[in-house]
Amino acid sequence: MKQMLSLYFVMGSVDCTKDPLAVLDEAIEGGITMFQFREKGKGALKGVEKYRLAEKLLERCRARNIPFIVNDDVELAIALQADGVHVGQEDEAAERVRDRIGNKYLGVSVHNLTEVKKALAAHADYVGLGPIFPTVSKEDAKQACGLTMIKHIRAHEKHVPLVAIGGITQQTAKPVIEAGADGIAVISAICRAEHICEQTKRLYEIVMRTKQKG
Ligand SMILES: C=C1C=NC(C(F)(F)F)=NC1=N
Ligand SMILES: [Mg+2]
Repeated sequence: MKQMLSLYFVMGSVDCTKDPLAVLDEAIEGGITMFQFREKGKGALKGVEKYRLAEKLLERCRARNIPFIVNDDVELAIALQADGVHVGQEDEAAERVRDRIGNKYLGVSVHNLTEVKKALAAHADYVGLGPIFPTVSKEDAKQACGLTMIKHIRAHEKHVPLVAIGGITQQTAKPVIEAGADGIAVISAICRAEHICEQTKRLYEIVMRTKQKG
């Protein structure tokens, strides 16, 4: 699980300035280790259109053995036979989701140590901690919690697979891993890059080198 979390690309059509399939292809080329389909916000696709896009993105991931996670929409994840689901504190309770998805991956969004413990009690496979820095990708994001929260949680839960999210860029990836995250989850850092494949490679290199240093 910790390996998979290294470079976790989160994306929906709303985040892309060009064809989401092309964006994903380049990101996969650049070395992402996990993908989350997060179709949310103003202008997000719904129903059949959402399903069709998810199917195509899933195919891309399957072809390259990249785990495909669906954000929020448990029905969609089950219908697609996705590799897992990611839910927030305000989504369906993680215990319920775990019952419905069996041993697929279950990720839970957390903002503090209490929520980490709750997620572990619900048998989550990993937690997404954030926003670490102010984010442009989520309208209702909470206050940024900074590197301190990563250190605090890691000090109390040494082994929990933890990916950090929220405003993480090439400049801040290293300190985030050094603070104790097993990986970084990014939206804009990849979606808004001029050259998506090169930018993804850069992020991958930074994360993997920093993780090796231990
Ligand atoms: C709100 C979120 C928090 N964390 C994550 C991830 F980093 F991928 F685990 N994804 C989300 N959609
Ligand atoms: Mg959610």
